[in-house]
Amino acid sequence: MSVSPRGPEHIGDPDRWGDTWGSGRYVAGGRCKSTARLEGKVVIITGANTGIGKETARDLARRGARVIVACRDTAKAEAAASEIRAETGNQQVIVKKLDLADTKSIREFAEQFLAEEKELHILINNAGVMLCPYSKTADGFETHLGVNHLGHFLLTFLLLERLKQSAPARIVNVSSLAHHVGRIRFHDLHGEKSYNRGLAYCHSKLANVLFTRELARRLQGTKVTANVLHPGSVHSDLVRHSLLMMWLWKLFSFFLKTPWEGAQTSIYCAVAEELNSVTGQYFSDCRPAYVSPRGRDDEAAKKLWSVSCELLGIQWD
Ligand SMILES: NC(=O)C1=CN([C@@H]2O[C@H](COP(=O)(O)OP(=O)(O)OC[C@H]3O[C@@H](n4cnc5c(N)ncnc54)[C@H](OP(=O)(O)O)[C@@H]3O)[C@@H](O)[C@H]2O)C=CC1
Ligand SMILES: CC1=C(/C=C/C(C)=C/C=C/C(C)=C/C=O)C(C)(C)CCC1
Repeated sequence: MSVSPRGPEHIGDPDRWGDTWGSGRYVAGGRCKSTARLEGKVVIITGANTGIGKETARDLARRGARVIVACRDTAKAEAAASEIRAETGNQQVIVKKLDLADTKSIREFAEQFLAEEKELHILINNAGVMLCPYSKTADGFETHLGVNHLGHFLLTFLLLERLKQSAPARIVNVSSLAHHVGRIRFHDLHGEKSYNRGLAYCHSKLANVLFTRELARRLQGTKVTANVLHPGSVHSDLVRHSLLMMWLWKLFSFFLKTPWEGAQTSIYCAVAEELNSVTGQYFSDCRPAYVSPRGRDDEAAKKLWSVSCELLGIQWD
């Protein structure tokens, strides 16, 4: 029987396709084959109201996890959460407000989470923005760097003790192939001297890779792993700031992954048994992938770490 990979009725069905390579469409990419169950596990997914994050939440809810949908727009998040609750039968899909463009909101989210939840087993730093016209976050950070990197850096810092207490635990950072084009412009981190919105995205995705590398190094021996991934080119709302990209995404949608396909590597990094002790790795299509030389620069990773701490006013040794 031939079945279309598209359409919500097929989403997350682990027996849908027989092989690792998905639907037969070349672009579908790898599929997470793990049948791991997550009853009793607590997961946070940022930006889970739509796109890759929503499909990741749906899958982990289906596996029985308690899923915290951490989003800036609670109305959109509640619509996604109630759809997931209805479809999976898992009532433990909970919406919490988190605006990564505002460190006050990040601190409030973490404070409430730590007061309400005794454990945290999986943190998926998924939310992201791309191609934003020049703008700054509430704290004066360039938006791509602020949301994609600094917001998740602070969130991880605030939740790390709870992850350590709940170990084995995993941190999954969603980066991009675009990290290959990025560089960390330490002399102009906030794009005040020059700004290109495409490059700003790439720089922030390189920051995700370097953050993961340094975090994994620091977490050696804690049973908390940190991995980073490229989800593939996915038909989602990420292109919303560019009319041209919206048009291209629509026109060439057949050559892009669906959000469900795009979520497979996040799910794989979050649950696959064979990754229990794998840390500091970069994945694409549910397998290790090539990291750019700049993404392997340990000195840059250390410098970015200390600059990020300075910008956020935190001490993270
Ligand atoms: N789509 C693709 O081709 C690729 C995507 N990626 C990465 O995958 C991740 C998910 O992207 P994708 O699903 O495609 O994109 P979407 O635009 O569909 O989803 C992005 C999510 O991030 C949320 N978000 C944006 N800004 C903030 C903020 N300030 N605070 C909290 N949440 C925020 C959005 O919320 P809201 O809906 O309210 O705006 C949304 O839930 C991103 O990190 C992206 O960089 C990487 C490579 C390719
Ligand atoms: C070349 C080309 C395409 C591919 C674009 C790609 C591959 C974009 C990747 C974007 C990423 C990685 C974004 C997020 O991080 C289209 C638009 C399908 C069709 C037109 C020609």
